[in-house]
Amino acid sequence: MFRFMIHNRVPATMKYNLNEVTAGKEKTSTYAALVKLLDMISDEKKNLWMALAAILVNSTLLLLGPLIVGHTIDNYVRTKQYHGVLVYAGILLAMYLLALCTGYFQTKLMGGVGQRMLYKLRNAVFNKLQELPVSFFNQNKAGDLISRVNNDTDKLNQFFSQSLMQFVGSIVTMTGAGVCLLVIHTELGAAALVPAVIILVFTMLVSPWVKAKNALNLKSTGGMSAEIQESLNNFKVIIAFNRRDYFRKRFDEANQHNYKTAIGAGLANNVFIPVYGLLSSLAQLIVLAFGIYLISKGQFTIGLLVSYFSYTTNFYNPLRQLAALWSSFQVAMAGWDRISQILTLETDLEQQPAGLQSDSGTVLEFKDVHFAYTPENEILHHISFKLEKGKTYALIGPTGGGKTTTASLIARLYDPTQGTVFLNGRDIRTYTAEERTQKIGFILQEPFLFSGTVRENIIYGNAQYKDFTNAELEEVIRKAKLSDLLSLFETGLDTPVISGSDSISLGQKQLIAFMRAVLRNPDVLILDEATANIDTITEKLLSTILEQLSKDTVLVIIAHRLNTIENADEIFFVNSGEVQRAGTLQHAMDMLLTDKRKS
Ligand SMILES: Nc1ncnc2c1ncn2[C@@H]1O[C@H](COP(=O)(O)OP(=O)(O)OP(=O)(O)O)[C@@H](O)[C@H]1O
Repeated sequence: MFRFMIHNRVPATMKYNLNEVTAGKEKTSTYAALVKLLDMISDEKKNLWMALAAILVNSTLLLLGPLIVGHTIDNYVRTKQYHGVLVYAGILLAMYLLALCTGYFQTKLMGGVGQRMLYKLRNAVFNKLQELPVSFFNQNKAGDLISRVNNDTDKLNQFFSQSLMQFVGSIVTMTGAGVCLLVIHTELGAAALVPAVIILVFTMLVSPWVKAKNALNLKSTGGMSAEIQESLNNFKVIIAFNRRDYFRKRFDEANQHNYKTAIGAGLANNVFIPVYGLLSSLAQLIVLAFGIYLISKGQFTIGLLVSYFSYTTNFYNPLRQLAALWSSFQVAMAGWDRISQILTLETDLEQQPAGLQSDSGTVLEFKDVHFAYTPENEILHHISFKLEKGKTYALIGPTGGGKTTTASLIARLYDPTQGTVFLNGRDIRTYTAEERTQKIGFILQEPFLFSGTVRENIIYGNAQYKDFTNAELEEVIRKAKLSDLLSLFETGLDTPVISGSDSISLGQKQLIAFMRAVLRNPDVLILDEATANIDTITEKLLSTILEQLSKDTVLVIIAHRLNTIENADEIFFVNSGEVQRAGTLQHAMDMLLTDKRKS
């Protein structure tokens, strides 16, 4: 009997492929991206304001310079009052020294802001990765993700620590110089600013192309990193099959693609500099010609023209600098797009506030469950079964039949596309991740261990023992009847483990994963081929330990070797997306044989 409560179905085959997301999704506007980014550094407001104040002082000092020079020429140089010239030269020197100090101050401040932002961004991306479900990692390559965490975040740091304030400073200086140009002589100012309008239009037209070129380059850097990661992970297979050439070729292709996209991005990033240079020279020519004409008409002084020339330089030099900064901004924005793709993803395995309930009284139940990794290929159809307290179940069946998939649904590594999995009568989706992992132990075919010691790997997932001394932990292990397993490790709890290496055998890794899972005293313990790499004597030891497990624990054993499931209370035959009761071991063997003959 099922009572309907609130049924929030989330799409089980959510799109997590970051490279596909990019293709389908509209690009974020630069403004929207910038607002989101500034939001990330909102707690740096004080530093940003101080840096901005320093920039304003700096730009004001730079803008006062030409006025003072013009004033000195017209009032002291032309009248040969050299005392006045010296005084103003001293004032100018003091101003430029002050500008140097404010410049240094803001660089230091922004360097700190950039590094803190990098730190926060990397944390945010990494934390997000921790929240995402297994499907996300199925659909993305680790190398590409590493590149996003390391490389793309650094592009943003470079922009923030090196370019942002130069960017603001350039805009402030430019605006001030532009105002001075127009105030001193409106027509001459307007003429001097015509090339700037052309630059603006050019920049607006070309920027999306520059950003796209940079995005392509970052993507191919991610692809190259994925390639390196894949061959490093599989180096033994590569050497064993002598496929070095194959991987060398694949890497060479990825490297070449990266080289080409880097050239494309470099060209795109440099397109602004010559155009800005040309147009700023044009502006100077206009000022010179028009200015001399005005002097000849008696409407302008030489001193004013010198000041005017300086202001034109003060307007166009920062503009030229902006060309380079604008490219670095486009790189940062392309990096930010790739980072925010991760940050905006949501897990489809969230805890549901309420769900269906079952009063079948079983520990675990599948009720008409369907599952598909991809929408076009359903792996499990109409699966219903119940697992009762204290019993041992075996899942057998041909390779690719769906055993691991069924076990993954029991542990809620995925949600069914249809139907419901119940744990102790409650929709499994209503448990928190902590509650669920406490109740369900899963020993994978290739267990995950991280670098450290046996002790550290056992405590991982058993945090209640983290402050125990070795002697206390050994006592806990003894009570759980696991001492015989621990004694198989030469230096016991202190035996070193190196993740991804062969410092200990696969069988030993499975033993550690086994101790880790059993110590949690789970309601359901799944062993996916967990004894495949263990010798027969240790396997006997394991089965004795399994017999001594808490009377309430449900054991789900996935095995190819039928002798490992002799003592199962019930055997399920999993094939072609169906889970059938196989009855006796003999019947299960017959089903396997018939299936083999058919195929
Ligand atoms: N992450 C995945 N993405 C897409 N398809 C998958 C994924 N994992 C498994 N499959 C597919 O699901 C089907 C069932 O695989 P599953 O691993 O559950 O079989 P199995 O019975 O455990 O096989 P084995 O005995 O070889 O471990 C297979 O066709 C497999 O290709």
